[in-house]
Amino acid sequence: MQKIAHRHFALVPAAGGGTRMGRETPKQYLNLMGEPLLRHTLRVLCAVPQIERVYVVLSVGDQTWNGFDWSDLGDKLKPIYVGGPSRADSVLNGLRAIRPDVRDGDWVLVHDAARPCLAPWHVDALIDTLDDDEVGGLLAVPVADTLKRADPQGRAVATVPRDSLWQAQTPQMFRYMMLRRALESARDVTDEASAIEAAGLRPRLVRGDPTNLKVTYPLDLHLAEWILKNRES
Ligand SMILES: Nc1ccn([C@@H]2O[C@H](COP(=O)(O)OP(=O)(O)OP(=O)(O)O)[C@@H](O)[C@H]2O)c(=O)n1
Ligand SMILES: C[C@](O)(CO)[C@H](O)COP(=O)(O)O
Repeated sequence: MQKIAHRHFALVPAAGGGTRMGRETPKQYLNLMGEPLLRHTLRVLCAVPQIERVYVVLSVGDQTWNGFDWSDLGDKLKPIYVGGPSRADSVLNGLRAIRPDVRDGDWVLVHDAARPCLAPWHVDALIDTLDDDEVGGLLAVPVADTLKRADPQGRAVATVPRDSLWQAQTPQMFRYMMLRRALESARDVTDEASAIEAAGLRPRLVRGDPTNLKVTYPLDLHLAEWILKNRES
């Protein structure tokens, strides 16, 4: 029997307000080594040969995107102005918007705009591991520290076993329709894998590394710069 080739698409939620950064400019547009943080993220995704198109989910009223020239990233890049109030809303709105281009079984790699240190080898590991997987999965890193549960006074009440705990990263790679249905049923989630889990499936954890950090707080921007400057390509 002939195997159906499933294509790969990237969907990049970039419609957040960046409140924890405490800056007026949303973090996707903050300066990182002379260019908007988002450009680092998109450059890597656009250069992955298997990825056919990179959709960037922007806020409905985004007026910043058009102020930059993105043409050097090639014609895979497509902004869509459908961001929602939460990350999950932005992703789901994005999935709905790209429907005309994408088939049910195609892979969608959802990647935070705010993870600018994504490296080509992270994406390769994810795609290579998951391409024949029934469910899909995500990059993640095993928890390295001892974990404490706190009481409201900030005192440790218990040590939580960390043996099987992982920190979720992105990209998270799932088939288009499976992901869309899962998000439509479980809207209050912080990542795609949670929605898939809520649907009773078990996403594969693909080991990444901590350099694929999410820029959340001001210090993270400095860490991201250090990582990019010191990375051997
Ligand atoms: N309504 C939202 C919220 C978040 N995101 C995106 O989801 C990613 C991860 O979210 P997070 O780090 O929480 O970003 P912000 O929501 O911007 O930050 P904060 O929670 O501090 O406001 C980011 O690329 C962000 O732009 C989005 O597209 N739409
Ligand atoms: C999806 C995510 O990057 C996994 O770590 C993360 O959950 C998104 O950030 P948020 O702060 O939870 O919105």
